[in-house]
Amino acid sequence: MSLLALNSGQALIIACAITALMWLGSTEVVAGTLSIGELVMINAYMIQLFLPLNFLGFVYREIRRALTDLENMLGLLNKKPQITDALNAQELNISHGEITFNNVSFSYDTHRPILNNLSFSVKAGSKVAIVGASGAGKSSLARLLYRFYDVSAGEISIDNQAINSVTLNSLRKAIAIVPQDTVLFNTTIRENIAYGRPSASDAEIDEAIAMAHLKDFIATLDKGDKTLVGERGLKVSGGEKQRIAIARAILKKSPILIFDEATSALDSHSEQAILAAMREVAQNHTSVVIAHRLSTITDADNILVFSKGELVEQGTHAELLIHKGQYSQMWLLQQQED
Ligand SMILES: Nc1ncnc2c1ncn2[C@@H]1O[C@H](COP(=O)(O)OP(=O)(O)OP(=O)(O)O)[C@@H](O)[C@H]1O
Repeated sequence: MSLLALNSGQALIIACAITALMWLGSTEVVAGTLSIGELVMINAYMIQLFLPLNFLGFVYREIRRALTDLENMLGLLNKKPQITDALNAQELNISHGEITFNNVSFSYDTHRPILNNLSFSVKAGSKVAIVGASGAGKSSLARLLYRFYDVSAGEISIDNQAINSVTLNSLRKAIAIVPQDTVLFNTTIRENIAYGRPSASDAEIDEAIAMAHLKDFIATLDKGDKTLVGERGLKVSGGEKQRIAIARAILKKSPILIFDEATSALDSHSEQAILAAMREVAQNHTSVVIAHRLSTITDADNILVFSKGELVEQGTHAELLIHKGQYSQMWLLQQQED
């Protein structure tokens, strides 16, 4: 048996054996067959042997833990993604950036439909807002567009190319998302932003930082943009995290932008500044803005109102107010709250 294979139970057995030996040794001293010096020597040898053995127990535990982590990691790496490229998938060729949903239905599990027979299009270069009650299926739309999931029926296309017939890589390159829950890596603010486009130059990263109104915040930090954000960004506030995500999306320079509640954690002042930046970035881009606060999307070219997975109204802010449907009710409620 290798010494490395010792566990804490075996170490205890060895400790008991040493104690028993010491007891035997002391009886030998009493009997006069062993000198006190020899007993002390045996004791010193035992301690020298026992201390490293004790350490081996710690090493053994660490090795076992590392092996378990390794096993989990390899298991994850071996997992086959359900969403993959079609056999003859082509690169997505973006000419204008027009998005079309054609009779799209979707459910995460078969018992509960999330989106029902949706048809609409987002014109190239326009800003479309998606609004509706919580759970209406707004974020699910963005997930479908990015192909985190495939539709259950119907088709989504960009510039007349069905998204499930193009490569995932080219599709995801064409879309930048500012998600509801931004995932930050436990590294610096700058590296987290650069993740949007690792090949970006320093000047481009600085420009994205300025556009996302992160400069003032970064100036307050001792290490500036080299400050570590902590595991999943726990050392930055929700609003700061959103601005990092916006900078990341700006840097990606994709023709299609999706903002999923991108300013929900910001105070009104920062929100106005970011909205102005978003408007600037969105120029000449197709942008889809998912929002709860209707005051942030009144300038949208088209507003899609969702309810229980269905598109119930669409139009500009002014048109929807005249229509006096769900949108105008939500608008009145939010105005009263404000
Ligand atoms: N991964 C998932 N697995 C199963 N059900 C899900 C999953 N993600 C979302 N759902 C369900 O799908 C429905 C629509 O969720 P979605 O996130 O699209 O709503 P939403 O309109 O964006 O809501 P909110 O405004 O609160 O973000 C919800 O009822 C939700 O519980």
